[in-house]
Amino acid sequence: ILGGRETTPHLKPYMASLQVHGKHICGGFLIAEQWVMSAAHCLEDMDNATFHVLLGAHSLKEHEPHKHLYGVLGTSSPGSSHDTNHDDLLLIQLEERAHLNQDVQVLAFQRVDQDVPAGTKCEVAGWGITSNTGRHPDKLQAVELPIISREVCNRRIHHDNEITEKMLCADSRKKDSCKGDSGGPLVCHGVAEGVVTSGSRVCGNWKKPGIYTRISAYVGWIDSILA
Ligand SMILES: CC(C)CC(=O)Nc1cccc(-c2cccc(CN)c2)c1
Repeated sequence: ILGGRETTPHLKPYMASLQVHGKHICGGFLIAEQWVMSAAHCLEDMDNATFHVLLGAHSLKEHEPHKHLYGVLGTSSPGSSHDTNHDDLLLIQLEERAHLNQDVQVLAFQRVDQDVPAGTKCEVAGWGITSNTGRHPDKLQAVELPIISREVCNRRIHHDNEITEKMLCADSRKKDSCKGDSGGPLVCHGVAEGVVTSGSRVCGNWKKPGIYTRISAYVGWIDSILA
C-alpha cells in the first residue's frame, strides 16, 4: 500500500495473508467460514508451492491472540487466462472452518452487478510494499482511494481500452495498492466491490490507475463453488 497508514488493529478482521514458508505473498479476505477470496495470479507468484492462509492478524510476525494459520483444501479460479488481468479471482477452501471471533470475521461482497459510481471513496488494505523501493510492512496498512470511471480509465494515456466491464479502476496518484496487496478487497461503504489485481505492475503513478476485479460480475460462479 503506497501513501496509506497502519490500520487500527483488528478493525479489518476479514483480512487474510497468503503465505509460503512464512512469507507473505498476497492478500485475501474471508467471505464464508471455510472460504477466502483472493487473486488467481497469486498462485503464479507461488510456483505451485503449498501455501497457507493467515487469519486474525495485524502484525505478520508478533504473537497475537487470534492469529491462526490455516491449511488449504483446494482452490478454484473462473478463467484460465494467466497473462492478462482477466478473471483474476481465486476461491480458497480452508482445510477447516475458521474460528470466528472479534479478530476473524466474514466480509460481505457486492451481489448487485452495477458499477460503483466514479468518485466513490473506497478503501484497500494489505501487507504489500509501502514504497517503490520495496519496503515490506509488518503491520496491516490501508488507504482510501476514489473510483475512476471506466470511460476515463480506458483512455489511451491510462489503460487504453483494457478495462472490461468485469473490472473497475481507482485513482493511483501517490495513494495506490502495490506488490503484495494483490487479492485484497476494495471496500466501498463496508462491502467488498473489488479484488486487487497487479494490472500494469506500476504503483503510485496517476497515469496507471489501479485495476480491481468486479466481484459482482462473478456472483454466479462464486455461488456455484460455495454450494
Ligand atoms: C518497483 C516495484 C514496485 C515494481 C514491482 O515489483 N511492481 C509490482 C509487481 C507485482 C505486482 C504489483 C502490483 C500489485 C497490485 C497492485 C498494483 C498496482 N495498483 C501493482 C507491482
